[in-house]
Amino acid sequence: MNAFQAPRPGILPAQSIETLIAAGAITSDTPFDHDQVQPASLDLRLSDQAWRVRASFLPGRRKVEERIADVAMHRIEITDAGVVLEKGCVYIVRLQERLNLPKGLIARANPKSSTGRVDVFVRLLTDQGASFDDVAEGYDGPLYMEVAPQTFSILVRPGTRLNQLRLKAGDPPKLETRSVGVDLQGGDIVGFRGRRHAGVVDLDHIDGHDPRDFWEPLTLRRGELLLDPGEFYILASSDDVEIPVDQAAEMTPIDPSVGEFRVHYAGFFDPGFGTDEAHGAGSKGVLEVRTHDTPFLLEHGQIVARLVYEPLTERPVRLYGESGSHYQNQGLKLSKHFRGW
Ligand SMILES: Nc1ccn([C@H]2C[C@H](O)[C@@H](COP(=O)(O)OP(=O)(O)OP(=O)(O)O)O2)c(=O)n1
Repeated sequence: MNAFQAPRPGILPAQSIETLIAAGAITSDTPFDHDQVQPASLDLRLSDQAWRVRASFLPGRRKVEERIADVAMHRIEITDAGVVLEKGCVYIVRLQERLNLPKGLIARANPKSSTGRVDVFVRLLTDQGASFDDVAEGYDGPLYMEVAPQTFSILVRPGTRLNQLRLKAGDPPKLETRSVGVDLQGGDIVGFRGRRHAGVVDLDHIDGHDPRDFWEPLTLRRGELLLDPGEFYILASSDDVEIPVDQAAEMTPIDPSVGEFRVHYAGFFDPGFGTDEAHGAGSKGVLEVRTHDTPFLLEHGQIVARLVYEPLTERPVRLYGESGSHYQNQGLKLSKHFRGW
């Protein structure tokens, strides 16, 4: 495929991603999983090739594997039995998918919501890529991911999905920006703090972990929460979040100059999330929050992030929540790896 024609500038819906796969613009080492194409994104899967590296890097004018040779400490084979990626360490993993992007399309990756909720920092790398997570128009090459677990060590296998790719045609307008405040009055438990020295989170084991082994519940008396530097918190948005069926949104951190705290992971909100049409009315957004240098007193309703809405090129054939989704209708919700509290 040489050039991609879209009805209007925007993020590509599932059916266009399937067209790209059929045309060979997106290929993979192994057949695609039946649920890999999401309403407006493609989940990316780990291959069996990984490296423990000394430090994070951008490839500059070189290929990622050439740079890995400079920083690799150890080559790791990810086996079907699973490999533990340790917290506090940095890894590079080659992904199974590969791109040959036609003209008129760029792509951008971000962590899956489940990855952010277990505090695993991930970023996409491309050969000669000038920045993390962005894929340039016409990119023809492999994809890699930097993985840096922060709070918990994780168990992964070939095929584990930690991030997702959105494809974008043209230069779509930003339709709207909404502030997202934090809910500190929602119920007896207003949030969770990650336990230090907890066990390993098996990222392929849905509902497979007792949340009490990994999280401390937060109960508050005055609608205030003191964030401890270096600790990781899961909180919920004060308002419901609703994404129209022909739009998607990205959650971005607010300007750090208004506070020391920040939402830690750029999150992607699918078309239909929180809508009546997809049986999701009343869904909250989940916020992963940290403060870095100083303790910070967070108040109920305080703005911690913004949601930036963008159009899709057309309505997707399926909406978030119509099948196999874990976070439609959510309130305060840990990642899908944990059973209910
Ligand atoms: N900070 C964030 C980011 C996302 N979401 C919600 C909106 C998304 O539409 C939904 C699912 O996001 P992902 O597809 O990234 O999540 P997963 O792939 O991990 O979950 P699922 O298995 O449900 O697709 O989670 C959220 O509540 N808070």
